[in-house]
Amino acid sequence: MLYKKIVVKVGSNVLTQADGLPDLLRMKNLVRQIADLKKQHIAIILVSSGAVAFGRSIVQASEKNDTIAQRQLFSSVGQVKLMQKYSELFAEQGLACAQVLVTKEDFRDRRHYLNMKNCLDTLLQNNIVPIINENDVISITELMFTDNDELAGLLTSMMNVEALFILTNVNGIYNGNPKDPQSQLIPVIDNHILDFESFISTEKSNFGRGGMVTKSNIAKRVAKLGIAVHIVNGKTDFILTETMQGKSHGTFFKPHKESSSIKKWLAHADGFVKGMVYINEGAKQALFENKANSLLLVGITKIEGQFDKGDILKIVDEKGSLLGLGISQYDDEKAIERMGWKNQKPLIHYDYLFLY
Ligand SMILES: Nc1ncnc2c1ncn2[C@@H]1O[C@H](COP(=O)(O)OP(=O)(O)O)[C@@H](O)[C@H]1O
Ligand SMILES: N[C@@H](CCC(=O)OP(=O)(O)O)C(=O)O
Repeated sequence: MLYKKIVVKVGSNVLTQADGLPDLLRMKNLVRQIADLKKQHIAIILVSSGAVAFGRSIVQASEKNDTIAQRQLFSSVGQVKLMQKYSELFAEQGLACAQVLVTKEDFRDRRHYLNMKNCLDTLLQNNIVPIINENDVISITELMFTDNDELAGLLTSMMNVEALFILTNVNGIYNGNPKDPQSQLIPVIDNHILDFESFISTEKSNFGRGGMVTKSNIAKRVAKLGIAVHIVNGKTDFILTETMQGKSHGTFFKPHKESSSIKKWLAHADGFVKGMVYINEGAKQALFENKANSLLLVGITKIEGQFDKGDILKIVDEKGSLLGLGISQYDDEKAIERMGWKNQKPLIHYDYLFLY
């Protein structure tokens, strides 16, 4: 087996048929694959979408309900059905599963984050399959994840797994529209393939939320932290077990050098930024050299926002392009006062810096 500990994310479209009804045979095959891997002592965390799609197959929303209310209605009804099915299917395999519903807020501070990590570790230690979904009922507008691919990326970084499997309804990332017969699958993405994003359109499938754009952004970020990512077709029987056995399927994002757990957390902390620092060209070059450089006050040209020591800052270049995130060693007043000064403690120490 390629890995000992993995996160598997299943998209809504994998679990539903073209007519929108739950695809129970697909779920059965997925659960069977997870059970087979568990028998071989692989730790698995499942991130499953499908609540809204399942809910839609059970109830109809009143015309009075706006989009948010409809999502709340469908997800709250559908989540029960989704979990009922998972629970039955895992029981047939002699396994128990657990429901963990999370919101973006649960990843906000490091203590909260560690509490969630401990809960998932406990489930894994007890041989239970954690099934995670966003708590759609209370996650609204800016509190929402872009989609479950973002949530899966966060959990992947948090749980020290070796790989993330994104199961979707296409074979992987194509160098064009996947429906176009001329398009070809990109089997491997590493440092040398930089422009693959130009192929990705914002098109998504019937029930998908973020499409391939979030999948590839998340995959890139996760691979940068030293974790492998496989985007494969979840509609194909035994795709997970076969890929785990080393068979080549889908698009594989080659992992870079492994990062520390604090950097893994920072990589996904963009929702919790308190301030923004603009850096000059020299500082940008220093950060992106292959050395472990901290961000010094001498290279900073502008600071925005109110923040305390320990808060997360967004680092941008002079044009405002996002470069990374880091934890500040100063509050905003001190940082502004010493901006441009030499021989000071760094604004962001390398150990608390994540560059995109
Ligand atoms: N270059 C590309 N290669 C593959 N799929 C793409 C590409 N560009 C856009 N897509 C779209 O992304 C969709 C998968 O994302 P999404 O609909 O969110 O699925 P899921 O429900 O699995 O999260 C595909 O069905 C396809 O329509
Ligand atoms: N929490 C939602 C998932 C929405 C979502 O991200 O869907 P998808 O793009 O299919 O993974 C649900 O369960 O319906």
